[in-house]
Amino acid sequence: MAIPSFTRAQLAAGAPGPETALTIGVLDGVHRGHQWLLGRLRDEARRRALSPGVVTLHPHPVTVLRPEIPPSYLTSLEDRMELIRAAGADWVIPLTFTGEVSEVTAEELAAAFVELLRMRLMVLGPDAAFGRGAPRDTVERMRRLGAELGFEVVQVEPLMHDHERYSSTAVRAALAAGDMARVTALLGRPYRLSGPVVRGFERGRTIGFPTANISVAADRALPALGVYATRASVAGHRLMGATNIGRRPTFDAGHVSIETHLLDFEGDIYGERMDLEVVARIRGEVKFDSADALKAQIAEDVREARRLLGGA
Ligand SMILES: Cc1cc2nc3c(=O)[nH]c(=O)nc-3n(C[C@H](O)[C@H](O)[C@H](O)COP(=O)(O)O)c2cc1C
Ligand SMILES: Nc1ncnc2c1ncn2[C@@H]1O[C@H](COP(=O)(O)OP(=O)(O)OP(=O)(O)O)[C@@H](O)[C@H]1O
Repeated sequence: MAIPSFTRAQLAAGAPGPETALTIGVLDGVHRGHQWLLGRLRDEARRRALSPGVVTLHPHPVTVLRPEIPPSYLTSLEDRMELIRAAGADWVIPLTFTGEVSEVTAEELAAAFVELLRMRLMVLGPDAAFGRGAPRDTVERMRRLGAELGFEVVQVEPLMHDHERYSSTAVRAALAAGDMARVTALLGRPYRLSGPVVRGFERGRTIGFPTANISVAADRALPALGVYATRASVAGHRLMGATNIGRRPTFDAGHVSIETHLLDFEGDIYGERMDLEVVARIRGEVKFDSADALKAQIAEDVREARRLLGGA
């Protein structure tokens, strides 16, 4: 299968100019394992006076090859690209992954990197596998092709956490368990959710705890439903929050919303972008018998959030 013309166009448009060192992968979450790989990429590139960069696949190949699996990203593509740069890449090219692209072999892709990106070094992770069928022997195949086309291959050893490899899968499992300390340890930063502040049903105000609801892309992975201590950045403020990620079973048990009572804050922030860091889980969501019982519990949640966030 020849490389689709839109793929060639994306590579050509993103080519940095100088000779390059690169890695290819999804790198969803840009967790500490990815950060380690990208740090090595930067160091190996510098040693050879090459420009370090990443070709990152989007959407996730799994969602294209198995459409019955709903996408669940740890980072938006925009955040992923920013984090990849922060971890050591000078350039990032998002490569649109389609059924057609899935048919392109690893050799064809690498040859296109040599031709269009002037690749001289490919840095690969411990289980790197890409191209048609993601073959297990991808690294050996790249070494063979590299000898022919004139690029080196460096494979990095895995970065481990408690006898387990750092992985996007491990982050997703910790999120699903609401284990935010583990999520933070695996990512090397707190889990972030961002979006514009949108109007809810405005019941919060009537029970004495107004909430800022954010609208988050439907393909983002969410922590287990429940109540969390959070830090919010919005309209130039950095605030503590008590956030409910849930369906409000006390009232309507509707769609999942992400609503935050901001501590020590009053003001109109509708339409502003809010960034939330989900720091620690407080409890699961409960169906209360009355609005008063819910109100008393939220007051308790706010005290607990303040304590967990170190705010007294
Ligand atoms: C810290 C916090 C904890 C909450 N816990 C629950 C809960 O356990 N059960 C529930 O039904 N709703 C819970 N809620 C959601 C409230 O029901 C919600 O804020 C209220 O319905 C207002 O929503 P609205 O502004 O969309 O009308 C919680 C909200 C906050 C801020
Ligand atoms: N702990 C790690 N140490 C070093 N490199 C890693 C680590 N985890 C992933 N990589 C490398 O990062 C590249 C991108 O991998 P990928 O995005 O599939 O990450 P992953 O976290 O292993 O994902 P998943 O859990 O979904 O398999 C691959 O080359 C992979 O080998």
